[in-house]
Amino acid sequence: MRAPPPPPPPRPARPKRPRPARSADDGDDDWSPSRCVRPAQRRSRSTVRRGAAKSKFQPPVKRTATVTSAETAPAASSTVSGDVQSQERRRVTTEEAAKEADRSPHRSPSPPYDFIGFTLEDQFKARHAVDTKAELLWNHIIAEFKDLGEEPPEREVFKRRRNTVNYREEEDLDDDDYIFCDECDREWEGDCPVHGPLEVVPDNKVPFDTGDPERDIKTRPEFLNPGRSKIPGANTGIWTEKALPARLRFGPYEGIVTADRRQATDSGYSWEIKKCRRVHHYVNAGDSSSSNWLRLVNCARFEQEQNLIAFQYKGQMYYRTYKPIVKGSELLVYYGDAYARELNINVQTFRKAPAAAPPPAAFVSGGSTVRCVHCDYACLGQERLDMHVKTRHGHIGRDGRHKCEWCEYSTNDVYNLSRHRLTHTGERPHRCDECGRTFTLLGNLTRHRRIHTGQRPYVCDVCGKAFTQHGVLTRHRRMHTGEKVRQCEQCGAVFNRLSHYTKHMQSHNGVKPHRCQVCSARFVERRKLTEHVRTHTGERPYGCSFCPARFAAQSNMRNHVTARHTHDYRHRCERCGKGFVALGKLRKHSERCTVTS
Ligand SMILES: C[S@@+](CC[C@H](N)C(=O)[O-])C[C@H]1O[C@@H](n2cnc3c(N)ncnc32)[C@H](O)[C@@H]1O
Repeated sequence: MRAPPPPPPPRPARPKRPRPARSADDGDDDWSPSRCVRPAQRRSRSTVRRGAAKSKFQPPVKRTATVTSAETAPAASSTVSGDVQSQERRRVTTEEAAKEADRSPHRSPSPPYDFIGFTLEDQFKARHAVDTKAELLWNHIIAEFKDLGEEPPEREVFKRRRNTVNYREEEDLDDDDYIFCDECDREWEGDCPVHGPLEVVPDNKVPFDTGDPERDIKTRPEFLNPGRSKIPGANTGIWTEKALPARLRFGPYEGIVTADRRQATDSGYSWEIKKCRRVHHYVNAGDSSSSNWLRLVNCARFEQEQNLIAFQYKGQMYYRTYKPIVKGSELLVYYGDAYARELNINVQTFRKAPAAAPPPAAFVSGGSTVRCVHCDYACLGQERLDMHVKTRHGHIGRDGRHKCEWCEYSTNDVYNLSRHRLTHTGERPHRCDECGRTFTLLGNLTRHRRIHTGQRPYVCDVCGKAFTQHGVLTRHRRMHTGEKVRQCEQCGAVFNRLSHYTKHMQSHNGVKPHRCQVCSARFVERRKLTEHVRTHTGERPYGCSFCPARFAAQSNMRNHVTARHTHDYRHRCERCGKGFVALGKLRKHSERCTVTS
C-alpha cells in the first residue's frame, strides 16, 4: 500500500560538507596553489552521493613544514640557527617555496575572475586573499635568508601586486570559496590548479521580469530537453540528447533570493545558501518565470542514478557533471538527505544497487487503487492499469527497429517514434487557430476543433444527441442502458465512468496527487491542477464561439455557451422546466420549486 504523498517538502537542504577539526598540518597558515587544497576526507557530502570514486591523481600535498605563517616563522628560524644541516634544509625548502610562489601566478587564479556570478566584491576579496598569502610567504622567505646571512632574492620574482589596503585576509574565505575536484578527489580554493576550471555551460539567455511562465524551460542549453521524468510521480525532468563529459558546470541556480524560510520551504524548489556554515538565505525557484531550467532537475533515488552534484560557490548554487553521462539520460542531482527523506528516498540504502531501491512494477494503493510505476497514473483495478501500461509504456523492453535516442523507447513504426520524440522535446506542433491551444498530436487538435466548430459527428441512436468524441457517446449510451460501471462502497454513489469513480475514491481517501508548483495547492485531478495553474498564469485558452468571452476551464466555457447562448441545458426541472448546467443546482432548485404540473 502506498502511503499518501508527503506534505510539501522543505527546501533541498544544501548537502553538508563535513569539516574535520583543524589539524596541525591542515591550516591555512601557508600558501601556494598546491597548499590551498583541503585533504580528500573533506569531500563534500554531496559528492559522497556518487560513491567512493578513488582519485586518479594525487596533487602535490604539503611539501614541508618550513614554509609557515608569519606567526610560526620566527620560532622556526630561531630554533635552527647554527645548525648547518638545518640551514641547508631551510635553504632548499625556501628555494622550493620561492619557486612555488613564482609558479603560482601562472596557475589558474583562485578563484578565476571570469567565473559567472562573481561580484566585484568577490573578485576583490579573492585577489586580496591571494596577495595576503603571498605577502606572508615573502616575509617568511626574507626571514629565512636573513637567518642564513644572505641577501634575499628580488621581490619581483613574485610578480604580484602589493597589498595596499587593509582587509581581512584568508579568514575571510568561506566554505564556499572551495571547489571539489572529482579528479583529484579533494577541494581546492577556486579552480583545480591541476585539472583546470570546470567547463561552463551557459544558460540560453532569456530576459527576466517578463513574467513568462516558461522562462525556466527556455533557459536550457539546446541539448537539454524537458520530458516526463523516469521517476514515477516526479512529473517533469531534464533529459540530455547528447552524451556529456564530466566536469561541466551548469548554473547558477536561479530564483528569487529570500530570507523567508517558510516561503522558501513551501515552494519545494529552494536551495539553502550558507555563509559561515549557517543558512544565510534561500534561492527559491518556485516561480518558473524568475528561475532557470535547473529547477526542473529531479532528485536521484539511488547512487547509480545520480549524475550531477550540486555545490555552492561564491554564494550561488551550481550543478556539475562528475562522470560522463550517456545521451538520453535524465539529469539527476541529490538534494540532500532531508529532502530525500521527504521524497521517500531511503537515504540509508541510497548507495545500494538500483535493483534494491526502485519500487515494484505496480503496487496497490488505497485498497483497490493501483499506480503505474512509469508515470504518475493511478486507477482502480489491475486490469485498467495493465491497459494503461500496455498503451503508454508498452515499448519498455521491446526491441523495435527504430530506437529513441533519449530513452529506452523503441518501435517498428517510424511514425510512432516521431510521435514519441515529442514527449521529450515538449513540442506541441499542432495549434488551434481559434484559441491558440497547442497539441502534440494532430488527432487531438482535430477533436479539439470540434469545440469551436460545433461539429458533433457521433450521434446517439436512442435519443439523437450528438457528441464530439466517440468515447463520450459510449459513456452517454450507458444512461439509456442503465449500465453502471462502479458504485462507491462508502457512500453508494454510482458512476458510469470508471475515471469518475477513481477520482471519487481518491477524494474519500484524501489522496491529492497533483500539486501546484506555485502555491502548493493540491488536487485530486490533474485537469483541475491545470485549470488552477491558469489562475497564476492568467491563461484563458477556451473561447466562446458566440461572443468574445474566454475561460480557463473548458467546462466553464461550455456552461457559459449553454446558459448564455444555446440554452441547451443538460438538466431540467421536471416541474417548471427551468434548465441547469449543474446537477447540484437542479437538486437545490427542486427542493424549492413550488410549481405543480
Ligand atoms: C525541484 S522540483 C523538480 C522538478 C519537478 N519534477 C517539476 O516537474 O517541476 C522538486 C519536485 O520534483 C519532484 N521530485 C523530484 N525528485 C523526485 C523523486 N526522486 N521522487 C519523487 N518526486 C521527485 C517532487 O515533487 C519535488 O517536490
